[in-house]
Amino acid sequence: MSILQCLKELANENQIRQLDYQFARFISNYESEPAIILLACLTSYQLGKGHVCIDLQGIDSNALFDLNLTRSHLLLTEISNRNESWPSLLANSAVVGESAPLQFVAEAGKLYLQRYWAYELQVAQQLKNLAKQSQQPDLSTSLNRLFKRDYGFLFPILAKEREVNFSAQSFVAKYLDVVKKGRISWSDVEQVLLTAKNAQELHALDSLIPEAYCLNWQKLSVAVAATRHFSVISGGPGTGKTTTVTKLLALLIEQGLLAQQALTIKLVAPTGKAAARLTESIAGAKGKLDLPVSVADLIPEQAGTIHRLLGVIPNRQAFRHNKDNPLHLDVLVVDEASMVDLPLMAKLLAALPPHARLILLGDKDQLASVEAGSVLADICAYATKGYSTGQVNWLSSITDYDLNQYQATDATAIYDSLCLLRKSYRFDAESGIGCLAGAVNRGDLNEFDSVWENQHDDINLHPLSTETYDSLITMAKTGYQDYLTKVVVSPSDEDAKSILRSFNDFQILTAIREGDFGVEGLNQRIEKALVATRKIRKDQSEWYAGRPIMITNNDHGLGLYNGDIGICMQDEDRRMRVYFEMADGNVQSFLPSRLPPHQTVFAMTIHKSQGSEFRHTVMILPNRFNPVLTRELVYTGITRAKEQLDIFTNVTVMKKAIKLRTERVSGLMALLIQD
Ligand SMILES: Nc1ncnc2c1ncn2[C@@H]1O[C@H](COP(=O)(O)OP(=O)(O)OP(=O)(O)O)[C@@H](O)[C@H]1O
Repeated sequence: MSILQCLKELANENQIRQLDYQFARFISNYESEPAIILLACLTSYQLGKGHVCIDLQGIDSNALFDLNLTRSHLLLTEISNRNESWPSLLANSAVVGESAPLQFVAEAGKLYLQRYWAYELQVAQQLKNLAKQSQQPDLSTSLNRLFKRDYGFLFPILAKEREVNFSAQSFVAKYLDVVKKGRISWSDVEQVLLTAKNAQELHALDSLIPEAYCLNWQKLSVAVAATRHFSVISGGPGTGKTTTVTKLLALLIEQGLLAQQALTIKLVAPTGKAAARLTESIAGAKGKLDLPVSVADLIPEQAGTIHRLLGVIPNRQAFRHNKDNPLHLDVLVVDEASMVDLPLMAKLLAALPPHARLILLGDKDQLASVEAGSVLADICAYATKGYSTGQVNWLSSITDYDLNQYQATDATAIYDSLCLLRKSYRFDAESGIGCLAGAVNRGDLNEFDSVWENQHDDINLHPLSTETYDSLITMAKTGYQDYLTKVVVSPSDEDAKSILRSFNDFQILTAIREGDFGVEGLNQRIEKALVATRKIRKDQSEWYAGRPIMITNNDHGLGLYNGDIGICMQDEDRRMRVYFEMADGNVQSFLPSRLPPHQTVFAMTIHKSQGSEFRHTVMILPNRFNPVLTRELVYTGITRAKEQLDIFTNVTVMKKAIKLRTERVSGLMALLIQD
């Protein structure tokens, strides 16, 4: 059998995608060497799994295409010269080389599709160039004003916390970011904290705990991002990414006003849902901060999707804005950057005008993008490495912080552009969700066990069995009750928003699609249970009042994007329509027949939940191990929960997942620090 026949057989058995086989077939028109045809197919197959390229050294001959040993070896028998190394086979190939129309590039031991190689090179080049553009102005006055101690905010928290088990040290460590504990007179601090009758009296802490004993990573992030043309602010849930970027924008606007320069600032996210959440959270952060009205008014609140910003051209991969037609903006903030894949990042960077600043926000530990690449994680590989001596000296001079231990001798401009927010303001030390997320993120199974031993109120672990399946369905019925009781005929925009927000209160997440514990099985069971208890009224039609659906394909014309959630309700003419909150915060409804591909969403996959948060999250992991189960998946699922988390799982399976990290093959990390 020829190599192509073997690959066709694999495609027919669904071991590889038809696309992978067709690509190999296409390459065979230009290259007859079976080894190269096999590598072509493998590159396409790995791209489908999110890898930007294949690592030639890392090819496992015992498990090509994840096949078993026998079948994998059988494939290799089709390659006559298999004793030659992959690189030497590639060296003489007619389809390998850097310039188009050649299909592949072999570089640094990796094999790329030419297009992906070009994307990676361009992203690395542009990020390095942007990172190198920096100034070091004296920002100390502005920073001190933006980050002055807010005793008015602190006093009510103190009044509550000092009622039970109060520890002055933990309190100031948390709220005043104290890092040099040894130098503080704790008896005096305790005296102030225990006896203060109002916020004013807390000012005694100014001299007892000077700034030099503290380290506020949010302040440091603003300093870094305000002075560079590229920066990343990464942090877990509730670490203050939105709060920090709002202060950063205030500072940039203030500087712009001083220079009589009006800044055009754009806020974007990869999905409509994430953009809507950014719109909401920026407005919330602005409301909480004490900013001059002249500055606050200039901070935009409307976020949009990256696709809309770039300008989609129907039926084309290219966007309206590109290198030759750059975007009209001075500052671009991209939220949920972990969801941005390599091709989209390349197109966004290409369309950025040369003078613009780019600020990426996101959680580097979350699942990588659905499509190829792990751009944010690759950049953030350097986030804990430290800063250059110049950067440390300058940051210390404007913040008073002692940053000597954060000095890295090999630091490049990329290191100096990264900021990691390390403290969650949403979850305190007693919160189970925060502790569990931390244990999973560190892959520490002992810590994972002790989180459960500590019996936190906000997390519950349920075994996965037929009996617990029923309690899961009951939990869903109760969880979805609230929004269902609000469903009305002809909802006003406010009604629709309130119903959509109530729907966001509770969500079932699962790791897989098929089977009883997959999205499809769960959706059917929950729908049935809601019909049986008359929470929904459903006839033969799949459309009923209260049906929640999720869009699964972008429709730029309608402004609906993969991941957007809508609720079906009757309009004034008793026709079913599906109501959505759009990226700009407005409500729009559509006839079901007009919608792009969608599915019922009483349960959704953890992948689809990225960019969303729910008050009460229920996460289900399957009974048997499955390759989709990784640390990033479990961490992403856990961190969707804001207040309550129930996990249905087999603990052995969950622990195995926590030990498995997603490693996407790419060359970006190395390119970012190359001169
Ligand atoms: N320095 C701080 N001191 C006290 N509270 C803070 C601080 N920074 C942020 N918060 C509060 O913590 C909460 C989370 O902040 P924010 O929304 O900025 O975080 P985030 O990282 O953007 O969250 P998400 O995980 O939702 O993306 C908000 O209620 C915010 O007001």
